[in-house]
Amino acid sequence: MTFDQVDSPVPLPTDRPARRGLLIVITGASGVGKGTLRERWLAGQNVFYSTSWTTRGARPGEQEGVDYVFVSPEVFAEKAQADGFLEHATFVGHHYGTPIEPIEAALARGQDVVLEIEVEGAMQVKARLGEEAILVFIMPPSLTELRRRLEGRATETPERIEKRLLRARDEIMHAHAFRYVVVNDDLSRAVEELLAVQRAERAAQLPPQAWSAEDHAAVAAAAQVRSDHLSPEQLARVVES
Ligand SMILES: Nc1nc2c(ncn2[C@@H]2O[C@H](COP(=O)(O)OP(=O)(O)O)[C@@H](O)[C@H]2O)c(=O)[nH]1
Ligand SMILES: Nc1ncnc2c1ncn2[C@@H]1O[C@H](COP(=O)(O)OP(=O)(O)O)[C@@H](O)[C@H]1O
Repeated sequence: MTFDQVDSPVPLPTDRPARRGLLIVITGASGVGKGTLRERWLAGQNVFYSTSWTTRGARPGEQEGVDYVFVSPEVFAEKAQADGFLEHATFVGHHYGTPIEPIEAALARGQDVVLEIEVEGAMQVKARLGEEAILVFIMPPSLTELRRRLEGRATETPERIEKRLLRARDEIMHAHAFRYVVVNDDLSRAVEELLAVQRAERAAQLPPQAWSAEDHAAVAAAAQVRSDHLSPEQLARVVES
């Protein structure tokens, strides 16, 4: 049997990325270690870290346009009214919001996106994007340890620390609304768990028969930090400790 010479197959569109990026939302009490974890977790990765807008003042060492875009309440309100945020919320007297355009552009080019936002904003993202939003709650080993970290970081007045600890107590009880819960006690282990969650969620975009051995290992490790592994009693123990 001879085969007619076929024209070269139609080239695949090269501008379409192989996959849509993951949208990973990291949430956790103020001072729990989100920033510290994120820096280690994303080191060396080409992940789009969303820079939020906020009306709070910059802390010493924070860079405009890197840590936050620092704006006035009026400018913030204009952006919100123009539906320019994927989500926005008020946290201890200041406004915080995630600009939507950079997120969509990064996802469309296949880049994973990480948001670091509080619980209300995470719930808005979940409501707006459904299962596409991968929500990860970072838990402190105890509120005592959380207080120690907040005091140790020395970025807040004692009054603001108390307000943030009160808010933390309430936020921790929402942990079951998240897909994953990572306890940030041992920093290296928590980073490994975040890497496993990211790899497992990327593997989930493919059929299991396409998974590598590392993918299978990541899926098994990520299953261990799913929020349905956490009992209400375990949550209460963190809040009361
Ligand atoms: N909803 C929402 N929360 C944000 C955003 N950016 C930061 N946050 C959260 O606002 C809270 C206060 O942030 P910040 O003032 O930097 O305090 P920190 O968490 O103690 O470093 C934290 O829980 C942040 O995760 C945002 O764009 N949207
Ligand atoms: N696993 C950990 N063990 C002990 N201290 C930690 C750990 N992770 C973070 N920290 C410390 O806790 C403080 C708050 O961390 P940070 O990343 O600023 O928290 P967040 O971004 O959640 O507000 C910092 O001083 C940081 O060095």
